[in-house]
Amino acid sequence: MVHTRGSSRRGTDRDRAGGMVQWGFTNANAPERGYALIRAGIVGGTGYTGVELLRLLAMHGDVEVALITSRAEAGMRVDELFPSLRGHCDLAFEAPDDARLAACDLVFFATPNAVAMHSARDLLAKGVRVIDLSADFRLQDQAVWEAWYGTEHVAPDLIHEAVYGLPEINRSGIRGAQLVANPGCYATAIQLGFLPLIEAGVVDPSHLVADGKSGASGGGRQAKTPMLLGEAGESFKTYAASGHRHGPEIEQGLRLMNPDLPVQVTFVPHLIPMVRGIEATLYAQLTDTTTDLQALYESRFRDEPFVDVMPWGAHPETRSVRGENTCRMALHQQPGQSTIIVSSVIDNLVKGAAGQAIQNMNLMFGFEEGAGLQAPALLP
Ligand SMILES: NC(=O)C1=CN([C@@H]2O[C@H](COP(=O)(O)OP(=O)(O)OC[C@H]3O[C@@H](n4cnc5c(N)ncnc54)[C@H](OP(=O)(O)O)[C@@H]3O)[C@@H](O)[C@H]2O)C=CC1
Ligand SMILES: CC(=O)N[C@@H](CCC(=O)OP(=O)(O)O)C(=O)O
Repeated sequence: MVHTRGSSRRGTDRDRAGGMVQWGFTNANAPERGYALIRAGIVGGTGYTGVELLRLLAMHGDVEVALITSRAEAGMRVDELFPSLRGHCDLAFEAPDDARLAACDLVFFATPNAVAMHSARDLLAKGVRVIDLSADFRLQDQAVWEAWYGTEHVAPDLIHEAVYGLPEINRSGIRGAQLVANPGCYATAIQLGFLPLIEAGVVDPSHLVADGKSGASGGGRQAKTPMLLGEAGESFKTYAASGHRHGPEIEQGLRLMNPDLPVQVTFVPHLIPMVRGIEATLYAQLTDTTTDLQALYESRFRDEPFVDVMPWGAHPETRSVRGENTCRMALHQQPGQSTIIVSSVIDNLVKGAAGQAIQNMNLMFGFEEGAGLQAPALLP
C-alpha cells in the first residue's frame, strides 16, 4: 500500500540475496493528523494521466492511493515501470475489480472513453465518489455523446447526475458532487479563454474561432503510428479539422455560461512536436468596443487560484505551465480591428486532466483547493 505523504520518502527494494529491504525517511516535522487519509483508487494507472495523478498525489498530504489498476501490467510494481515514483509508491498494478474499488472513498477513472460508464453506477451506489477523466459524463445530450463517441451510452441516467468539473464555473456544484465529469484538455483551455467575453456578452457568439495546438501526450501512452517521433517530430499539422469531439463540449460549456447566446465555435486542433502543453489562440468579434477587456479578465479571474491573466499583449508560453495546474492567458488586438485575440495555455496533463481532477477532489472532500497543486512550472 502506498502512503503518499508530502514530506516522506520511503519504499522497499530487493537486496542482492533477493530479500526485501525497506528504505526512505519521514520528515520529523510532518504535521500530526487528527483524521484519516482518504483512500483513492486509480483505474488506468499506466497511462499518462494516471501516472500524473500519482505524481501530484505524492505531494498531497490528505490522500492515500490504495490501489491502481492496469490489465496489461497487473502484478508489476509501479516504481519498476515508473522509477520517478521510487520512494513515493510501493503498490503493484492490479487488474480492475469493482469489489476492490468499492473499498475506496474516491475512484479516478483515467481510462479511455466508454470505460467508466460501466462501473460508475455500482460504485456510486456503494457511496464511492467518482471523478472520470474521460468524456463519459461530459455531454448532457446522450444522442450527441453517442454520435461523437460512436457507441451506446450504458448509464444515460448518470449523465444528469454528473457535475462538469470546471471549478471556475461550477465550484459549488463540484463541492456537493458524487460524480464529476472532468473536462477535456482543449475544452479547458478554450472555455476558460472565452469565459469573460461570453459571460459579459461583448462578442458575437456565433462566430467564435479556436485554434488549438497540443503536444503528443494529449493522445495517450498507447502506441499509435501518427504519434511516433518519425511521424510527429519536426512536423506540424491540423487534425479533425472537419469536427473534433471537443467541439460540442466547448459549445455546451459556453452556452451554460450565458444561456441567452447562440454560441457557435469553429475549433481546429493541431498536433505539434512537443510532449506536454496546449496553446489555444481564440478569436472573437467584439460587439461592444467600450469595455476595458483587460480589466474584465482581471476582475473575473482575480479570485481564481489557477487562472493567471498576464498583462495586455503578453505571449503566454506552454513551458510556463509545464507540470503546473495553471491556465495562463493574455489578450491582444490589432490596430483598427474589432477582433479580440486571446492566447490561453495549459499543461494538458495537469490543468487539462490530472491537476484539474485533484482540484475537483479537493473541493469534493473539503480540502484546500490548491492542496497538492502548488509546485510551480518546470523550466527550461
Ligand atoms: N492525455 C491527455 O492529455 C488527456 C487525456 N484525457 C482523457 O483521460 C483518459 C486517460 O487518458 P490517457 O492517460 O492519456 O490514456 P492512456 O491511453 O495513456 O492510458 C489509458 C489507461 O487506461 C487503461 N485501460 C485501457 N482500457 C481499459 C479498460 N477497458 N478498462 C480498464 N482500464 C483500461 C490502460 O491500462 P491497461 O490497458 O493496462 O488496463 C491505461 O492505464 C482518456 O479518456 C483521455 O481521453 C483527458 C484530458 C487530457
Ligand atoms: C494530441 C491528441 O491526440 N489529443 C487528443 C486530446 C483529447 C483529450 O485528451 O481529450 P478527451 O479526454 O476528450 O479524449 C485528441 O485530440 O483526441
